[in-house]
Amino acid sequence: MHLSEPVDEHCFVLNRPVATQRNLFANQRHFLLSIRLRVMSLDGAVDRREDTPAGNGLAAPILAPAPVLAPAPLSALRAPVPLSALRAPYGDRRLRLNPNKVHKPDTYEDVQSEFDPSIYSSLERHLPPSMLEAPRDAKLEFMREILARYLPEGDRARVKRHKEYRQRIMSAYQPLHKELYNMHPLSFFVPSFIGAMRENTEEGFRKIMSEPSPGVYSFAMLQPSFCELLLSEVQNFEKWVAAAKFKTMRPNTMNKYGAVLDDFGFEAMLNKLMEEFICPMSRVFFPEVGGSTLDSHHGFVVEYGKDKDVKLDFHVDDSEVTLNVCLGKQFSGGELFFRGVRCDQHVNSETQPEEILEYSHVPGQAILHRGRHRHGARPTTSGYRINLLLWCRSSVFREMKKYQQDFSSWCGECQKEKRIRQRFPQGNWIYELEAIYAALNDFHVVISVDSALSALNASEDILFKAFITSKSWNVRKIQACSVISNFHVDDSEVTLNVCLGKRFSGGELFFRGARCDQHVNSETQPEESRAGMQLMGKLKLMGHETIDLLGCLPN
Ligand SMILES: O=C(O)CCC(=O)C(=O)O
Ligand SMILES: [Fe+2]
Repeated sequence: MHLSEPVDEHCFVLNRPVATQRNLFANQRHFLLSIRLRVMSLDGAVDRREDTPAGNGLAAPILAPAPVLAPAPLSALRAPVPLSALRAPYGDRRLRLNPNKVHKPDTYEDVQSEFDPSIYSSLERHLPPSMLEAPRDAKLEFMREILARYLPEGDRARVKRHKEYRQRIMSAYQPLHKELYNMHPLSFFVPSFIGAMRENTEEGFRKIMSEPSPGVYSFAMLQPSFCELLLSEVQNFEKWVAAAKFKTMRPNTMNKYGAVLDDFGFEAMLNKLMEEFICPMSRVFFPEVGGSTLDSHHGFVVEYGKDKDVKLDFHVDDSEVTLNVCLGKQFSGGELFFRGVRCDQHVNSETQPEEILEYSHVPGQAILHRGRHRHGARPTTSGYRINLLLWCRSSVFREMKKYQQDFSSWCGECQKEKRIRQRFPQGNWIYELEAIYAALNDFHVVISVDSALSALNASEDILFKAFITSKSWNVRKIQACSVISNFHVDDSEVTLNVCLGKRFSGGELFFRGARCDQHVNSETQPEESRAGMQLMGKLKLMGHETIDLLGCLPN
């Protein structure tokens, strides 16, 4: 392992091209969950309506403010109630938050729909009591109407197309190694991995793992014979694709070479892999990103080498937890590089030195990391490298994430911000500055938190200068004035200087006119002499395109 410079590139979000079958199912669970959450606020709203005698008598609920910011779900609730609903004989049209556990739902296996039939059976338990015993068709129509409101037309068509695409492959492709399509742990995995799984404790997992950087786990996983068989199956599939002139989908938005294993029969096996082998580990190591509620996956292989992809740019995965196992063959280069975990908002924030990791792939060896752990792959400089990727997702985590803003349990940048907030609780000058910056929206100010902290420790004075600059310059600097600041110019185009207290006397600023580098020591004209008082909370914005000479008198 060697350390290298932090990556300055833009960090991409790596996506699979379309919803997969399994993902379709997860999406549907996701709908159910979001519907549950919406029903929660709906129930709340209606409770309140009962408190208010002046109800409007319509079935459409009055909306209570959501407990958390959730604009999308609320607007979905505001969707007009379909006319047929108002006409329906069942007066109470509200889904129930808690399922009726004693009710035995109908089966919907024969129903042709973009939704999995089990969704209808599961949703039936949430129907209003007056509907539970209604004819199946009435319940079906009611549930269809509800579900349709949550699945945009475009998504529906896309999911349907993808289902058909898979069916076309599966009806024509003849697998070479049928034994790979069902889970056989003893022939797939190395004994140490099986032992750790049997033990199923954190201690047991750690015995077979190394953690070269926080949140990146590496361990021996696949038997060489399994890797070989899988490689030959993939090759067989690619041969069939070429012979049949079948146009296959890319594994994701960035890899052009490789294949989606879920599309040619591996879905059930990979799902077992996720549920029985990845989830036990992610429950222990990644609980804060849905590691214990993984419920869908995207499984594929990526291929690098001559005439294939060479490298993979800096990105985050569309997954909560990613398993990446090298299958072979022989190659040099292709190292993974990691640069810290980030939430959506901070995906392009700076890397801290301790977040840098370079990892060299070894066939059979797995890497397990959070999907939001920023990473990329260096060029494969000779030979061919093929890796198995399993992006594991949690629909519960994704839904919950919509209602949160602070991800300091896993985002490195949120953690950093939280540390600062704890350090400066109330009346925090950083907040004040942030408010001011927000007002000055022509400017972009980034405070280097560490230097601010050391400045605060180092000085009894609480006079800070924030150096601000336009967006493109991106200068990060904040300084503390010492007891006396000599006559000087700032290393900034525009300086914002806010007095934050505490009690003091003196400390006036003095100004002596703006100067370019060449004339910095030239004489001051009388009209250029200005003095400024330091008043707490007073904001001064000095200079505009020019620089004011300024200094600070002794206290
Ligand atoms: O090439 C690799 O090992 C990395 C692949 C990867 O990061 C991905 O497909 O998400
Ligand atoms: Fe990735």
